[in-house]
Amino acid sequence: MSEYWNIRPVSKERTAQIQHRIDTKTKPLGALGRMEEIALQLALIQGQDKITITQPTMLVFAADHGIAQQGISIAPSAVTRQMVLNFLSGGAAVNCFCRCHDMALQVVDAGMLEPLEDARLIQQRLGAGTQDFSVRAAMSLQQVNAGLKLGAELAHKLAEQGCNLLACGEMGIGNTSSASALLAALYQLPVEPCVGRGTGIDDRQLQRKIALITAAISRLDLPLPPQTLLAELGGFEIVQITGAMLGAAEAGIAILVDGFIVTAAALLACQLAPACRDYMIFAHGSAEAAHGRMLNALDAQPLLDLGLRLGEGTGAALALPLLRAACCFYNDMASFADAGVTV
Ligand SMILES: O=C(O)c1ccc[n+]([C@@H]2O[C@H](COP(=O)([O-])O)[C@@H](O)[C@H]2O)c1
Ligand SMILES: Cc1cc2nc[nH]c2cc1C
Repeated sequence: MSEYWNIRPVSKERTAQIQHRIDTKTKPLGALGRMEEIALQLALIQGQDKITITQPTMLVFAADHGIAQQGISIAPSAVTRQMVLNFLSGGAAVNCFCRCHDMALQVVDAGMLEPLEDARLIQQRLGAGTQDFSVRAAMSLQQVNAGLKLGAELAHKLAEQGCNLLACGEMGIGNTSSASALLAALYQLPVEPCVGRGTGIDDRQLQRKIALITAAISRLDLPLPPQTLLAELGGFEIVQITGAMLGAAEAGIAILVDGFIVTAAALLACQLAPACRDYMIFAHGSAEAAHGRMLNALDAQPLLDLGLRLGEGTGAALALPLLRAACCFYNDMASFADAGVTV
């Protein structure tokens, strides 16, 4: 299926030239640390003399999860819809950070329990919430393929409109269970270290969450292909985020990856098309326990470590100024020759 995604690996041909430009700026070698890595990655992705962030966009995908009926979150599924209304009226954390950092925000119904009539909401419903994956497949392969396509089409549309940085966020009560299950199943890891407290569940709920994910994984004959893992254990928002990342990479634009759930989608996107990894910048390390394992699997070092565990895309929105600053120094900072500085 990876050949289905038309993703060009980012050419590394100009690496030495770009690194030389960074190294000859008025600073000790390497002194801008991780900012230098971001500039190099953006310069390789964009392939232009000047690097820019244009029309950065946050897509928040919302969906409901059958597993949420099992009491593995602090909140009921009804909160997914309530928070979507909050996003639409501009009152959630991700709205504040996007406004603060001049980032466009769009909300997608990827499959909440009930439809919501609102012209501002992008309607891409794959169903009315997933099935409870502890007892049966969360969705069908047809739903997975439809969701990947819808996510990818949205990313292509944004890129055509001039967006060159896509961030994805999510809202879905129960979706840390899905993300943990995907991590454990993909790498055939013991379940317990892949599971955390999500919205902040207590010890009893955590044990239940571990047992339910263990039951789900014991239904499966691993290893399984990524689409099948998504069908068995995924969520409608996770599937569409995976598709959106693949679409962004096809369009050749940078992807800013948020926390635990979005990183699970990133893992699946890289399984479906490894070249997708070249386009990904990791915004932050989530306080959700197993996020570090996902980041290690992707060989990724996140930019921020703020103890966030909210999702919505908040970490990605917070990291955007660092990307803009990387463009500024790469484009505008004087070289030793320009400034007559001799070291
Ligand atoms: O992105 C993260 O790192 C993250 C970590 C913990 C929780 N969340 C958010 O919390 C919700 C899922 O938590 P839970 O406990 O319901 O599985 C979902 O709406 C996510 O946006 C998000
Ligand atoms: C209130 C609330 C807000 C959220 N935002 C993302 N996930 C969330 C989960 C809850 C419970």
